[in-house]
Amino acid sequence: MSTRTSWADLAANSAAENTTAGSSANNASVGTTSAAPARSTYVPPHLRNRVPSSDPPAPAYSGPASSNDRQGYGGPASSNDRQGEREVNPFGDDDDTEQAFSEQENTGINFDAYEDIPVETSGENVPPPVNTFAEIDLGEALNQNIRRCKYVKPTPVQRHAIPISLAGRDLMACAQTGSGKTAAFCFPIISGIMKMQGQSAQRPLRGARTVYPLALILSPTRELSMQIHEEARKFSYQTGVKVVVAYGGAPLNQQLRELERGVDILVATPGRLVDLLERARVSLQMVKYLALDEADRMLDMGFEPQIRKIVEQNDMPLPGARQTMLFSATFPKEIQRLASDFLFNYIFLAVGRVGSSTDLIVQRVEFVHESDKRSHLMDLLHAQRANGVQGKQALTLVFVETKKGADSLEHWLYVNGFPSTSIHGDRTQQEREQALRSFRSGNTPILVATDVAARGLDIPHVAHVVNFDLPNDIDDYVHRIGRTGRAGKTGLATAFFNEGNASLARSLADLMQESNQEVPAWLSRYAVRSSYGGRNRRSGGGRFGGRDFRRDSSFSRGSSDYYSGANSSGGYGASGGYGGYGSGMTSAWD
Ligand SMILES: Nc1ncnc2c1ncn2[C@@H]1O[C@H](COP(=O)(O)OP(=O)(O)OP(=O)(O)O)[C@@H](O)[C@H]1O
Repeated sequence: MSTRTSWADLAANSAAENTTAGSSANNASVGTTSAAPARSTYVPPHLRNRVPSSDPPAPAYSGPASSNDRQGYGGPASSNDRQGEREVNPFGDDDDTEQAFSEQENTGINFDAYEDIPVETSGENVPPPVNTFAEIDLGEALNQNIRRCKYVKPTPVQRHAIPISLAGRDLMACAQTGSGKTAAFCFPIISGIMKMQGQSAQRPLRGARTVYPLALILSPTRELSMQIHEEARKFSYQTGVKVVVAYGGAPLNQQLRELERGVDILVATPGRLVDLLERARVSLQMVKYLALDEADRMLDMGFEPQIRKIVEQNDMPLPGARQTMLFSATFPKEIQRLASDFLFNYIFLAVGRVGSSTDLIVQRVEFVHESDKRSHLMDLLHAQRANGVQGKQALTLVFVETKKGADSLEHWLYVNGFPSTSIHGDRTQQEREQALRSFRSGNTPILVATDVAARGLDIPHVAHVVNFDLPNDIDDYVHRIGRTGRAGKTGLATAFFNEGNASLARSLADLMQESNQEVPAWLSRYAVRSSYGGRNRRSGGGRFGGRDFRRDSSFSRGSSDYYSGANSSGGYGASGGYGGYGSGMTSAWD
């Protein structure tokens, strides 16, 4: 079947809609400290010598003096001695006036697209949602940053998750890709740490160089950790809250130096964090907030041992003594069950169907034999070019299964006149970062990627995601296509399907149907023939409702305290759900 014309038109429309999306990241790091701190009142390194801001000064730290100014510090913010070191403005709007960021709203967002999304919460005493940021007491400095980000109103997941977290409750939250989960977990953390400012919470003296973050945000890939760090830095600008990132593949010493300057929120990948814990450079003893982004991925077979090591076998406070937040767009029941070990009396929040894709993404599936894939891709790209959508405003992300496959397809595209780059686990970290920069900027508007780029990355102007090789797991498909159609904008996803993907047929057809997509008759026939096998069961269920695994009657732990009560604000019916889950690693993850 050929969909070239309509496909190209869709990409063109999507590109046009995407022109207002996002802002580029600013990677600058904090400058060096020049003056020595006073000994009598301990001031965290990153707050020494700060230029006074327009915000009211945070209360001075009232804890005891430290004998070693490299240890973790007690309170996050202090107004003392703020000359000299200026916090780099992550917004790049250095005239710093309210006008600079209030003039323009984040108008590209189609909030109506979210209005009728069903929402369900379960758990005890669920705090009610809010409709505006103004209704929530996040603190003036954070509110100002929200305005700088041009976030006019909270997205549905933010409306529900932020009040739940501010009430101190643990949370397992499932919401569609691109729906603003990062801010949903960052805002309560930053706001909570701001409220701790001035409390004399002395951080213990363990090793001279040990630091004691108050919050830990874990994510599965280096690039996603970098992105969360950039976002969190924007949200915490001029709040006195210091965010540091640590991930593998980058020089350890640089990250250690950054940590030594002080850290409130540590964003990390599990491997590098384990390394830092083993070197006793980080202690988790003071952690009040633990957030796992892409939580189902973090708890599947690949990462679970490392996560358990970090959360259960170090000095992190127990569930109940810390606040834990788990976020993802997909949450298989088996993973929910595992995750409950990390949570205390938590609230389950589902915005939309667990594991569903957003209606904002137009999904196409084309039957393409293995040997025809390259020429078919070429046809798509030529059509896209002919419609004038190749270029900065129409980025195309092509997913393949293996690292070798990525290299070879990238080379082939290049030879055939399509500027492209690639990202996968065999490339050096420098190459990976360079590839992403080049793609984001539109210099190479085609990025060939393995699943290392499947989750979380928020790249403006991705108009088209091509599943050159379909993944084995429907949840991976959901995350991959979620690189387009973000924050209310539309996008296009094309998948090449052949006999080799038969086991995915049913879950793919179901997913497309749920998202109001046209399911080709031939795919429906494949779907009838194939049955759900292991990994291809849908994340949480086919119909809305009943996705909190605690509501599953087959779940029994000999205790009634796992589930009590449910609130459904979406008005959808009772349980659906395919139940089981078999997790697995895809070959391309690092
Ligand atoms: N309230 C808001 N108003 C406008 N834009 C927002 C708002 N909240 C978040 N965004 C923007 O929406 C985009 C997607 O947000 P984010 O990356 O947090 O999505 P996500 O739900 O984590 O997606 P994924 O599941 O792919 O990780 C970002 O560009 C972010 O800046």
